[in-house]
Amino acid sequence: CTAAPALVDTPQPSRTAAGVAAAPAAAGTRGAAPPAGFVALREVDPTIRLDVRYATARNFLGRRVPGYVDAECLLTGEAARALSRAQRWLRHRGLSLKVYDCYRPQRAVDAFSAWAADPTDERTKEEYYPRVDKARLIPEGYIAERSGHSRGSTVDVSLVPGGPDDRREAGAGRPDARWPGGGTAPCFAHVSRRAPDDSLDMGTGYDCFDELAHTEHPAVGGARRAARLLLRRAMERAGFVNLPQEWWHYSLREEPHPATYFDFPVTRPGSRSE
Ligand SMILES: C[C@@H](N)C(=O)N[C@H](C)C(=O)O
Ligand SMILES: [Zn+2]
Repeated sequence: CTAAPALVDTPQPSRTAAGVAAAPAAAGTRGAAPPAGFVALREVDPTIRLDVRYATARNFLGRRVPGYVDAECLLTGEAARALSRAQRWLRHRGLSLKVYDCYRPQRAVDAFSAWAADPTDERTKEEYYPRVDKARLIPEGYIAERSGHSRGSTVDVSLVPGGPDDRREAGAGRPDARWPGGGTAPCFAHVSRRAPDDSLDMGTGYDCFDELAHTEHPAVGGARRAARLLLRRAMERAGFVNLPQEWWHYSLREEPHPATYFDFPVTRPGSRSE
């Protein structure tokens, strides 16, 4: 594998041929390959479902996010194998993991920060953050300016039905097929009113920036709480830690790149022009 552009915690400014300080290494190109050790999740475990929202317009930006060329899940090998362990445990219980996001390029994180700082764009407020001031999304921990996702060992994940006899392959579910487009019911509305998602009802939709998305929020009880806690149990026993503000966000405890923020694009293996 070729070396890919990465941001390290203490980046040194690079020098151009003319000796002028350039921006810290970051801007990957469509052809840039992931660094050694990164894998496509579908190649490690094809039974885990993919629903990579940032490669589509179905997300809180309301458009495809920079850096997502394909709807793929790229991860460090360590994180992918840990996820596969969680998947094995869940499949014996008639369930399956579905990932919404995996490795996230730094340029995508930067696009989130720029969006959060722009008070003129409130197109998705009604659905994704009806009760939180947009300027509070970063301070309240719903969106990070330096995200664990860019280190390659963090995932946004949910549960869908699917035991060991379920032969669907990764990506075989077509969650967008039932998406009417432009639904604006709040992400914490009853599941029958929310934008459709084939995952178990977790009490809110994915990327619902609201306190009801906090994993242990006391107002979320019954089957919804049980589903969140089952997901957490599966992920913790496989080595992941949950972010308390978001029932879907998990980072590998022993991650291989704890201080490196990568910026290569998300592309399907084989589609890169190396
Ligand atoms: C934006 C959301 N999916 C998420 O991942 N939030 C955490 C805090 C992050 O940006 O790392
Ligand atoms: Zn996340």
